[in-house]
Amino acid sequence: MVSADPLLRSVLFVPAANPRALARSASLTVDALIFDLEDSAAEDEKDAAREALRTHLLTLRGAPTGPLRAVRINPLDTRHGTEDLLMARGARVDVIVLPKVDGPSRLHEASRALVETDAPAAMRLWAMVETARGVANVQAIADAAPHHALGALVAGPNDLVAEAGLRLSPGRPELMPWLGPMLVAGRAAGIPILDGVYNDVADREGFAAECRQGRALGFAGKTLIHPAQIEATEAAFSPSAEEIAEAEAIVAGFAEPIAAGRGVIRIGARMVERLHLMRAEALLAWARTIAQRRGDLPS
Ligand SMILES: CC(C)(COP(=O)(O)OP(=O)(O)OC[C@H]1O[C@@H](n2cnc3c(N)ncnc32)[C@H](O)[C@@H]1OP(=O)(O)O)[C@@H](O)C(=O)NCCC(=O)NCCSC(=O)C[C@H](O)C(=O)O
Ligand SMILES: [Mg+2]
Repeated sequence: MVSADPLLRSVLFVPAANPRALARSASLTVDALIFDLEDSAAEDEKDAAREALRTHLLTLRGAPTGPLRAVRINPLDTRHGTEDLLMARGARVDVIVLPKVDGPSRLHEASRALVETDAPAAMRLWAMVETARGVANVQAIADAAPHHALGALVAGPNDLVAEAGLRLSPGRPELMPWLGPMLVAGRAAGIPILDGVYNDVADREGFAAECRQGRALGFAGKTLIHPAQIEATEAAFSPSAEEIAEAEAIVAGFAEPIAAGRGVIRIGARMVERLHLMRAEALLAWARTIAQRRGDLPS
């Protein structure tokens, strides 16, 4: 049976400087939480946000299940970066998210700091690609394999739009040249790529359309800024009943005695190759993981 990658459909940024959001995050059903110490905390709030997050993470410690826990730290060349990293490492979070990664040296630097502090080898780094230089170097970033392996690339459209001077129109075509290199580099390196945030929390339709577009482009999931965005994200980044039925038909087609040893078969009017079989098996494994998460199937 094909095994599925961990679910990263819905990945919510939680501003650590906001005590209510921090408290609220503990009751949310979401695939991953990124506790943010970077852009959502003003300079004067950063020390207090780090301490509040330290306390919050300690209360969560030992909880056997729940969302993946990540902390977005400040850049390591700022006054706060190393303190943030040490706090996240001490709280044994699953992932440290590095903002504004503009080349592989940023990953090596963070990985070295984790090794020096004996961080668990399972701790992962995620790299935010949100600068022009980061986009230009994204294949080298994705291929960098430091001790604490790169677990995902995360798009940062707000910084990209600002740096590139883009004026986005519906469907964000202006952003595609910036997202394309990340998608290619992530796939080539076998790393999931997470789509960027959608800033208008009241625009449900526009948000749902961007989620569908993100999935069609090959993102594994989407980063979010508000709990109201979780449901639509999970709907868009989960296989539909139609996709599951189609995958089951492909698996059944190749299981027929007549298909034994054949590379290609016909199902209805369509040619189906073994590469489609592999894709169908992966989709069914993914659907099973989602059903287990919902409690519809035993794990
Ligand atoms: C966008 C917000 C500022 C809106 O805040 P607010 O108006 O207070 O929201 P609501 O009143 O609708 O909130 C309802 C309840 O939900 C809780 N809440 C809201 N947002 C979150 C959250 N992100 N995580 C957890 N809980 C949340 C509220 O506390 C309310 O609950 P209660 O208090 O019990 O009533 C706000 O949503 C927000 O700050 N969002 C996150 C902002 C953030 O983290 N930004 C940084 C990451 S995005 C980024 O940097 C992208 C990237 O780097 C790039 O360049 O693109
Ligand atoms: Mg940013």
